[in-house]
Amino acid sequence: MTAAATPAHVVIDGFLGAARAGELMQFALAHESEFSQSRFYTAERAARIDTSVRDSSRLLELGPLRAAFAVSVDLVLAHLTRELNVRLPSETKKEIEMVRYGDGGFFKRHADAPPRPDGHDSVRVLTLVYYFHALPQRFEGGALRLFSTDGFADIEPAYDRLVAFPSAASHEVRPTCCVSAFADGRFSINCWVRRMLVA
Ligand SMILES: O=C(O)CCC(=O)C(=O)O
Ligand SMILES: [Fe+2]
Repeated sequence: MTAAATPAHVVIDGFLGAARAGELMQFALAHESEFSQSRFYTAERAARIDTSVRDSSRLLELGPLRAAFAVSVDLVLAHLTRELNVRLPSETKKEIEMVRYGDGGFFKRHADAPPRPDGHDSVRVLTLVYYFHALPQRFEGGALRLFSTDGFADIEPAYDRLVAFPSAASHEVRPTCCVSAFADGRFSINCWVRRMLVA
């Protein structure tokens, strides 16, 4: 493996701006007790918690911030699909969650989209990850590593940064180190744009 090859991805810095990044952070802090251990899906699409594969926590209920985030995504979606050479039908669904990686948090190499239809009515096509955290930053590591056939690229989880890549692409979250306080973690919003399957 070399770091020379760059898998397809798009980075947008300053995606929401400091005011909205701060709002997300406030929301995370106000809902700390509602975060629960993240799951991941096995090849059989069983939702599983296994902290040797993925160690992070998630918040599914984002109140009004969910719709606001979806609107911001819609503003850049055409740009992202063009840059990534991904085709989306007019009807799509968005799956959105907030995630926190604490000290030692990581997510081992995986792809977000299953290689074949799996009984769901839609499939993940595009993965978008938006990064934010408390200021000043008190965690280290936590890079997103995107793999291609002959290498990888590491994307830093920089403040107010959006990264987008095809959901079928192989990737991982490198280990995060931070002091133990909840507020000191690596925070993100995951947004998957899903394509409906025709019955
Ligand atoms: O947080 C990231 O950088 C990526 C997260 C991820 O791969 C996932 O939740 O499926
Ligand atoms: Fe992922």
